[in-house]
Amino acid sequence: MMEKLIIFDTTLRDGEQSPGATMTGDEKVRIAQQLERLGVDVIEAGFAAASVGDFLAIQKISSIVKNSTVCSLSRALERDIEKAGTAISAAARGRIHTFIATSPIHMQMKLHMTPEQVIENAVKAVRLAREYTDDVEFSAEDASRSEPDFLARICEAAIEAGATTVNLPDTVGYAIPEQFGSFVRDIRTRVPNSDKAVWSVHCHDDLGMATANSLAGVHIGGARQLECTINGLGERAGNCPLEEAVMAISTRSDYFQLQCGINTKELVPTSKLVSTVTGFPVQPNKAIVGANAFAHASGIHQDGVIKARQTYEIMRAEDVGWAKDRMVLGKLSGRNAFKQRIRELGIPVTSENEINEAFLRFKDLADRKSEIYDEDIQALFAPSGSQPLSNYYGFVSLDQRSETGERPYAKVVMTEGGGEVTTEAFGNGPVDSVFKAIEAHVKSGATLDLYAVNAITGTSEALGDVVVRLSLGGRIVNGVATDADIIAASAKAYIAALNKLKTVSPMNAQLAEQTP
Ligand SMILES: CC(=O)SCCNC(=O)CCNC(=O)[C@H](O)C(C)(C)COP(=O)(O)OP(=O)(O)OC[C@H]1O[C@@H](n2cnc3c(N)ncnc32)[C@H](O)[C@@H]1OP(=O)(O)O
Ligand SMILES: CC(C)C(=O)C(=O)O
Ligand SMILES: [Mg+2]
Repeated sequence: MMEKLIIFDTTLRDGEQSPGATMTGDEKVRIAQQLERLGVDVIEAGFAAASVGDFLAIQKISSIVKNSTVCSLSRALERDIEKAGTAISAAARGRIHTFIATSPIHMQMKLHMTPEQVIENAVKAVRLAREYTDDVEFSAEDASRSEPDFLARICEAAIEAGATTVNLPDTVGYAIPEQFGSFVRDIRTRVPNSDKAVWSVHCHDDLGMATANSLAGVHIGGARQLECTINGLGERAGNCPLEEAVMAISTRSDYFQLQCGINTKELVPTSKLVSTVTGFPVQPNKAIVGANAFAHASGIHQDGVIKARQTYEIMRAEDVGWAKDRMVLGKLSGRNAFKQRIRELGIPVTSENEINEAFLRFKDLADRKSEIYDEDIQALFAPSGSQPLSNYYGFVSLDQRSETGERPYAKVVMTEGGGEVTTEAFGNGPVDSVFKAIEAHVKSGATLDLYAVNAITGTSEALGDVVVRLSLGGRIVNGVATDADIIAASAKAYIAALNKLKTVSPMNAQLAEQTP
């Protein structure tokens, strides 16, 4: 029996620290349910003291998720820990993750604390956290730039105070794999009570070494918890991607001699869900979950794969959740193909009845629309509280004209709450004219923060995947749409973002009531 590696997912906390990846409470709940299906051991659901919205999302996730531990981050401060403890109180298994920086740079220049004060705060924080739960994680922020003697002292004190997991983050992605592995091993060896806690690593990707560093922390350092995020989302350049770490551990189990309880077939669906919710496209050559990760384009490779797949494949596409044969969904599709796509998209369905009802809506839509995209399927399952408003605006058709020397013009026909409106405008470019036409009618007042186009396949007939990020009154939303016509995809993505801005979900309504 191989030793277990605990998978701690922080997509909903560190992942959300990625600029522009803010998620609504409902979106966080949906991702948490998918993470539970994926089989992660710990879901870091947020930072309870950061906002009322984050507090409520952690509370809701705690009450829904049963098979994963639900965790909240907190500074080493009484008020943060109280909020974290309250937010996780309903969880079947709840964890408080408290942290304080231990490097000279952070202690002197950010915290303005002496090392002794930092130890004192860490110990107080862990003790207080233990009053709420027996499962307390202590992180020494910026551990990889900390002085080893001091780091060992604070880890020992945290364990003595009741920490059950001790995490050594490479907060700024400064580490080098072999050095980091030895560093983790060295700290563990120096701490006399090290066997009383699980050791953990949390690596950032600033130098592109987050996965390598995490795996070295595990293999050389002896860490038995690995902190990671879906698609490597996270602060700055991101965190160690869960899918890479998990597949390295399982594909090279001969080397690592470890097992993690991840249902790898859920990796692609989870990646797609996170990408759709955040509007961060996955690059085609991304390991495991990129569209090309299992594609063979060159003759010698294709020949090899036809003769024996293992010539060029070290993993099977279907083992990480790619469909063997990808189906195009339309009005002639049956229930099985529909169900498979639901699974691939990571849509949480609870009963056969729910699928049957959605299938009827799907057939109805397919009668009106020649191609059904993943977003259409996802929209069929939008939470009932948000359903009416999430479809408030709809795209009908577009007339866009651009000619050298002329100002681009767009006429957009769209639906609004059931009725149809036609709106038009000139703009500085084709896409700008479309957005201006939509805004000429909607007058949302939103700011366009990001516009990105990603070609899904490699030809000039490629489907364009467009992401539009809008912000309004502190809310940031992403609209994503796909179409063979990138101008139409842009209009649809803009409208999808407007719908999100308009959506008032039950949780967001509660949030609005509680926000002064
Ligand atoms: C490495 C990481 O990923 S750490 C997690 C980072 N994530 C986030 O910061 C997201 C959520 N954060 C927030 O919403 C806000 O920063 C809050 C609510 C936590 C705090 O907001 P504010 O009270 O306005 O403080 P602000 O963010 O400006 O500054 C942070 C303060 O916390 C202090 N602090 C930072 N880390 C810690 C810690 N671990 N323990 C105790 N105090 C800390 C800083 O020294 C600073 O104190 P000061 O105000 O006395 O100078
Ligand atoms: C809060 C800690 C674990 C963190 O995210 C980091 O140090 O990167
Ligand atoms: Mg981090």
